[in-house]
Amino acid sequence: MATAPLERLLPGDRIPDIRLYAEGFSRPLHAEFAGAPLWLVKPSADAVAAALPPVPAGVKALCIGAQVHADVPPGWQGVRAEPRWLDLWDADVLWQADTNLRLQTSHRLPLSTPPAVPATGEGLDASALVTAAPVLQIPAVFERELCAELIAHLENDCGGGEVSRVLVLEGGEQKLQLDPTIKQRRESPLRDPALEARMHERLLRRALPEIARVFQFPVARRDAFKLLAYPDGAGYFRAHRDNETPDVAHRRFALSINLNHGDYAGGEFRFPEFGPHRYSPATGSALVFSCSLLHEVLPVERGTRYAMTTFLY
Ligand SMILES: O=C(O)CCC(=O)C(=O)O
Ligand SMILES: [Fe+2]
Repeated sequence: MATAPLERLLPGDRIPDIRLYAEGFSRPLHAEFAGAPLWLVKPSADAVAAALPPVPAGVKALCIGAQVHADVPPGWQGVRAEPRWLDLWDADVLWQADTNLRLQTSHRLPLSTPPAVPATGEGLDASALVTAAPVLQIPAVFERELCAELIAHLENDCGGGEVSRVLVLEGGEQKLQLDPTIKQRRESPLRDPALEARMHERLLRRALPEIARVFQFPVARRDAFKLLAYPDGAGYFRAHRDNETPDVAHRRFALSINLNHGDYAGGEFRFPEFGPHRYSPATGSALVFSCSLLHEVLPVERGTRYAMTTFLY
């Protein structure tokens, strides 16, 4: 089904994605600004940009234009974008969008008092809000004994794994680099084919039928299994999507299994586009979600979180 042309945005519409630019900055709107309430203004003049209202804590605020408005109050970020997208917005209006970048309300500038920050989905539906993320939890995909064997395998046979790296594009070339602003953890592929075959069999009989039923998606392949360790003080994965770079664009669903729930504190999943809920499945249970969803693993504060992950397509 083709997407309807968006001549004007209405409350409930998700803001179409666009690349935003500023000095030393070039990022897609959806990659950079989802997951927090968004305020957006297209000022008709620099004077309007300079007099924008204060930005409440936790809100991201974009001042858009054909040129970057450099003189903006603290909290506002001046960016430029392509004209066709800029044409969607009336000038001198404060647009408010929720954490999933759905438009909620607008206020004409100047304002005598700054507006409140509506909750995710507020103003779009009068009924009680359900803000849980569209994730699937499948209990007991791995038995507890298998989980314990996987932890021992990572620590004993895989040397504890390697410090996780992230792929970056540098001058058109892809490189793996350490980047503690994005993630910190240890990880390893499996080094025991028999163990891997048991894991694969558990997915086939317990996870894939449920994924086919709930998401109507017939999984044909998966990436290699990865064992993960998030130690306290040095274990987290900041908000990201799993299919953003060309090398991982084929991924459809992420599957993660906690191996030692209860032995650590923190380390929960969050899906900030959908609200503040935290997800921490029991040992052996799987969490399955679309790779297009923004998600993060919160810092581990005590103990070590062990997990197994793969991507399905
Ligand atoms: O820690 C996990 O279970 C998976 C973390 C994650 O989001 C990823 O590896 O892409
Ligand atoms: Fe991820």
